[in-house]
Amino acid sequence: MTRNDTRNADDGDEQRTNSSGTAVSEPTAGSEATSGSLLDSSLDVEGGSVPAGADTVIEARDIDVFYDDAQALQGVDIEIPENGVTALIGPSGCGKSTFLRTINRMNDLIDAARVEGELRFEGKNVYDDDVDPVALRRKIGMVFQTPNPFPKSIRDNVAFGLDVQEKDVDVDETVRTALERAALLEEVEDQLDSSGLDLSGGQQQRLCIARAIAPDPDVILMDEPASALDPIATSKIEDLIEDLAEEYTVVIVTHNMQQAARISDKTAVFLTGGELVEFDDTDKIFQNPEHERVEDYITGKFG
Ligand SMILES: Nc1ncnc2c1ncn2[C@@H]1O[C@H](COP(=O)(O)OP(=O)(O)OP(=O)(O)O)[C@@H](O)[C@H]1O
Repeated sequence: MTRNDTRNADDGDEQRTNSSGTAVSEPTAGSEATSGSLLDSSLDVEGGSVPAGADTVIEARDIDVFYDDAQALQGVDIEIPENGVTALIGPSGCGKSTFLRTINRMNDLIDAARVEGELRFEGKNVYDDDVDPVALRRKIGMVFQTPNPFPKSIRDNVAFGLDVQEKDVDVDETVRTALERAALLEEVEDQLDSSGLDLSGGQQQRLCIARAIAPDPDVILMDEPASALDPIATSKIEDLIEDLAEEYTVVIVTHNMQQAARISDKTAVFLTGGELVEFDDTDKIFQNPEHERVEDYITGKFG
């Protein structure tokens, strides 16, 4: 079964992408979402949730994505299991980031983007009219390529998503727990009031991971989270991802095939044209893929 839905905090936080597709977060006043529910509470609907298939937390059915008239993804079908790490790999421009953003409706924030098909999260199509994208993004957090802490204290960065939630949440305790889960608490516990911008790049990325996990999501999406980091910081992030995957479902886009092979349990290979060509256990993909095009990509013949 999926993780308990009742523990999610209301971050009241709408994320927007800038022109390069990098997300920034802005507070959104007055979200109607009920904590722990994907449903837009302004719509009077009954249930609407279909039970998820065993152990499948995210299921895409025939997903097409267009940017204006250009098709970026074609007929993507995938069932991502609960917990563990699922890596999305493939050559540049094949639609990995587009697919990641489809999962928590970040593509909604790109005017040119249009999504067709169904994306089920815990059995519910997240594109149904009664789903509140803000509530969805609380349950499906996201970490981006470039660490993007706010110009605020470390504490306020992590607590940012908790500002408008119910009063009985102990913010300090939640911040400490999130920092601990993000393997950062030990390094910053004496400087929680210092600016998040004063941390190193690797620490900033772990701060962003702490911010993403503070509302206690079920899924964490990561778009090349270590590509801007040096090897030591990268190694810490990889260790952290493996730890997080014991408790969360982690879906990671990476250009780095060694990284995918090291840390993921499942690997999805997207190829040019926005097709998901093969999805299987990571060992199988790297040792004995079914498709010749995947083997060519893995062995470096193209891409
Ligand atoms: N905001 C956007 N507006 C218009 N087209 C876009 C946008 N974002 C992506 N695209 C296009 O969609 C296609 C897929 O891009 P996407 O970034 O998803 O691929 P990717 O596999 O993640 O690439 P990379 O590995 O280089 O990051 C590309 O042709 C890209 O130019």
